[in-house]
Amino acid sequence: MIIDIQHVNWQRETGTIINDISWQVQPGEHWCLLGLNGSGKTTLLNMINGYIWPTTGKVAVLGEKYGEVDLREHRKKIGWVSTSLQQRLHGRDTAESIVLSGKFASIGVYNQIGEQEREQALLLMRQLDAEHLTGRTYDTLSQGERQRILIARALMAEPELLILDEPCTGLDIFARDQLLHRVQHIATGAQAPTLIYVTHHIEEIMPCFNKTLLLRGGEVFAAGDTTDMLASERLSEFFSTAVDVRPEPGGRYSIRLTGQDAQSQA
Ligand SMILES: Nc1ncnc2c1ncn2[C@@H]1O[C@H](COP(=O)(O)OP(=O)(O)OP(=O)(O)O)[C@@H](O)[C@H]1O
Repeated sequence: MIIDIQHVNWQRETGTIINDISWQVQPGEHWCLLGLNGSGKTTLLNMINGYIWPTTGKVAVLGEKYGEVDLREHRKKIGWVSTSLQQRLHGRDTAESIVLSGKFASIGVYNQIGEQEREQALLLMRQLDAEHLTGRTYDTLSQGERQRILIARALMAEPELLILDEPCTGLDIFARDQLLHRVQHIATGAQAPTLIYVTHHIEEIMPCFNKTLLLRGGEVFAAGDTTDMLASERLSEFFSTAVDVRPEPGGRYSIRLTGQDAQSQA
């Protein structure tokens, strides 16, 4: 099993942040994690990466039980692309050196970078439409270009699990679409890692995400096949407001508010 979370709780002085979450991810599945602000998505990802520990319950990722595994080694098998990662990078580094640095996480020694790794980095940049960014410093890249570089960086370590945490934040509709098609390409390629895609936006759910977890108030509202999870009736209940979800050509979805909120905004 890729992820096996059993009856996990996370208690803070302010209250219960994660309440009895169980979630299993099997090989061959790609999951979308959907939830509004404050629903517990980041907290759950922090648990999957072993940065926070559940108050009760069990977490196992890629077959390793947390509490029994060396997390620093284990994390090398997990790629995590998030906005907090962006803030930790050096703006003066070139695009290709940032991609290459993804390998350090995996081998830990700078001078083991050789021609093979450089070729691998360039190949990944090509796959992410970012080859032309070679030589450019990170701080001169657009948000869409940065995201593609960060995904290439994560893939450099050949992770078994790749978590994309709201990768389309700040992208215009064209850059967003381009990135989403790259994600679809990664998910359907040979030896693809298992993907977890975190978002608030139904329109971003690509056809590769065959499973969806709906998270609300620190609890699993529902989990299962994406087609079932995105039914209008279920999502209306999830958002506590009437929505109309429609399948669009290309296996994607659109959503429209039809309830009270829509009327009050009119
Ligand atoms: N260390 C902490 N101590 C107390 N409360 C916390 C802590 N970390 C998170 N929370 C609270 O837990 C809830 C869930 O937070 P989390 O960041 O997991 O949500 P999220 O779904 O990722 O939200 P967003 O979409 O806004 O990023 C929030 O109400 C947050 O304020």
